[in-house]
Amino acid sequence: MPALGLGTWLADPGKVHQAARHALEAGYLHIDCAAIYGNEEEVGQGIAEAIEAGDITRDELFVTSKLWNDSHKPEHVRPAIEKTLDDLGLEQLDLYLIHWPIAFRHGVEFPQSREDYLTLEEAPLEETWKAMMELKEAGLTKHIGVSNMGPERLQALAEVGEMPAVVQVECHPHLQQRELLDFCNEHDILLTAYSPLGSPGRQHKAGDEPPLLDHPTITSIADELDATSAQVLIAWAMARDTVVIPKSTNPGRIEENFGALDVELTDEHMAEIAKLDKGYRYLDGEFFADEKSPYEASKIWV
Ligand SMILES: NC(=O)C1=CN([C@@H]2O[C@H](COP(=O)(O)OP(=O)(O)OC[C@H]3O[C@@H](n4cnc5c(N)ncnc54)[C@H](OP(=O)(O)O)[C@@H]3O)[C@@H](O)[C@H]2O)C=CC1
Ligand SMILES: O=C1CO[C@H](CO)[C@@H](O)[C@@H]1O
Repeated sequence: MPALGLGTWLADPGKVHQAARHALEAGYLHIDCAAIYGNEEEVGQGIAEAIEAGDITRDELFVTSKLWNDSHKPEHVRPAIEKTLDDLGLEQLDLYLIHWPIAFRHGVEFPQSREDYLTLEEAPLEETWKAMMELKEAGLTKHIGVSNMGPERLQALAEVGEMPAVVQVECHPHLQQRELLDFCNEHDILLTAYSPLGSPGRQHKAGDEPPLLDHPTITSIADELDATSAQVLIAWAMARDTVVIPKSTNPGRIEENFGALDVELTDEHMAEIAKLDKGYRYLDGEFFADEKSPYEASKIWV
């Protein structure tokens, strides 16, 4: 799996087509998508044009997508991947993830009331996982994995079949995910780090915290290496052997982020950044764990 990919959340459909096209021209080999991002058709156009132009072949490219929370019932899993494949214009995904360990009634994008949710007893993750394994057997995706889950859930899924190949979670210097990363290393699972730049669009979640991109430890390492803060954050993720998927629709920043592949951090830099861990989430589960939800935010990532 290529260590650096392009994120596409909040990548406006009007911009993401060119962003995907530009990223593949610039050398990216990996795109992170999801049905809920509402832009897979446009990402697919960018991919098709890049292949057509000879910038990349389908075999060189790694495409991930995610099963949304309203399609956890086994009978909804295959139609969901088929819609994603159709939108992306692909015959097979490289990786398909269960997006959250949370289920909604079919057709609900974002719940408005308690009735829009299904509990984990009503839609057990293990049943969804068995349906994901069938997608792999049917050749609709090469690999399967999960997102927003921790060791307890990974282990429970392994017990009904195979261990997820990948777990995608929020991960950056303020949320270093050491326990999960140790578990992944022990079980041969790849960890993909989302919101690696501290999801600047969600800075309002951080109160008075300075943006991660402006943290003095990060900016001083960037100055020393003649790199940018974003490049240091991306290089840090890759130096830990995690996969990293910064989002941008800006051509200059897409290239800047790709330049992180040439940034090498020293052991001293890694030790300095290690001190920034504070278990801080920009995606705190508020989407699905408010007063109307049967889910508790603290139990999402177990
Ligand atoms: N599995 C899950 O539940 C989740 C998965 N994800 C995935 O991870 C990806 C990345 O996470 P995301 O939360 O989007 O946040 P990121 O940490 O990747 O930050 C993206 C933001 O940073 C800006 N940005 C990008 N590059 C730079 C740069 N070099 N300098 C300054 N600003 C920059 C972007 O703006 P601009 O576009 O204008 O450059 C955008 O506003 C998502 O797009 C999605 O694919 C994210 C959240 C949850
Ligand atoms: O990947 C993600 C970003 O978008 C979604 C909401 O629109 C989140 O739920 C999810 O974690």
